Amino acid sequence: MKFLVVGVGAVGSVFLSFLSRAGYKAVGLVKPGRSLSKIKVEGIWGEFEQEVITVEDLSLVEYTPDVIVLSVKSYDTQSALEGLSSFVEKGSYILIAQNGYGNYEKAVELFGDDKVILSRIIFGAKRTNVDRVRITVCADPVVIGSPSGNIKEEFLNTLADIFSKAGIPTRHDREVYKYLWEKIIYNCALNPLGALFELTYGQLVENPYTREIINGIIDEIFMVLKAHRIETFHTSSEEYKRHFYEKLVPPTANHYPSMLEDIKKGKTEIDALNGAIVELGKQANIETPINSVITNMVKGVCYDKAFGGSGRCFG
Ligand SMILES: NC(=O)C1=CN([C@@H]2O[C@H](COP(=O)(O)OP(=O)(O)OC[C@H]3O[C@@H](n4cnc5c(N)ncnc54)[C@H](OP(=O)(O)O)[C@@H]3O)[C@@H](O)[C@H]2O)C=CC1
Ligand SMILES: CC(C)(CO)C(=O)C(=O)O
Repeated sequence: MKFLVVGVGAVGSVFLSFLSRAGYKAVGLVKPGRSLSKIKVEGIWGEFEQEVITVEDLSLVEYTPDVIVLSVKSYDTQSALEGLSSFVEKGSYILIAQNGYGNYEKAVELFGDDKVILSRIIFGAKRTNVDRVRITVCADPVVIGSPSGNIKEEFLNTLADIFSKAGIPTRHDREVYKYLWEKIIYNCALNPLGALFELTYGQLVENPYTREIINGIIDEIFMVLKAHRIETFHTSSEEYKRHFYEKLVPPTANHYPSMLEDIKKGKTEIDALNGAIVELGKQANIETPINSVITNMVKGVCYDKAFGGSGRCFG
């Protein structure tokens, strides 16, 4: 199987380095001037240095990839997808390797649900240098699947097996969207607050005031999901909160959200997280005041940064 990784940042570096080490044809698409010849991997899945191939333009990819791993931030999804249609027309699948709501929808709108594989990634990867990535945590294997059922299960099982044998624990599950939504709720509850307060996930839930905000975020999300008939593995906000506090937060309690680094650069995926909840709420005439305030606070910090501010909420 042949791969193209679009976006060789933290997550993309993991896929490119592990697939290259396993001997698969894999090329990374990077922005101009950002080419790499090797990636140093550190962290919980071992340490190794892997030679990699990157290109700065899609025209330099000399084969049709079977799978294109899309691992850009959500705010770059649309522009990254637009260059991929010639590959998809020749048979490539797109694998959405991102957080948040809307990335899969954008890809399906462009290419159809028989060409887009969805994933839920809940390992943590941090770029410690342009050619170095540290895998910091893994709360569960990667889950991949086709929400529509329009991609052959045999292919998805083979792909999951390739990733697992390459060193990225992965399994196929048709319920992949439920897994992604469970993560979307988790990211909505933690990432913006962790970024605005510069606190870890564990500190946020120990603090009674931020914990109350977290509870309100989750309550609003479940009202919106119910209105849109979007299912998760939990039928109520209260049931999800028990799972969240008991199972999801502890393995990542010392984690700062990737959103913290983003807002210092004046960038954010908030529109694929709490902002998406606000938009879905508006479509269903549901008020989401807490998610709205959180979204505007993050955007306010990014706006400030864009105009010379500190990119920090508290100066
Ligand atoms: N990091 C993590 O631990 C986890 C991340 N995720 C999710 O995975 C996704 C990727 O995150 P992450 O890897 O951390 O993000 P990064 O910012 O580290 O990596 C994205 C990379 O893609 C590059 N890029 C953007 N647009 C293009 C393009 N059109 N062509 C080529 N390269 C491009 C970016 O360049 P530039 O920086 O110059 O814009 C950047 O180097 C996000 O949705 C994130 O939320 C999910 C689970 C864990
Ligand atoms: C905690 C972690 C790394 C797990 O995926 C996460 O959700 C994120 O920062 O995107």
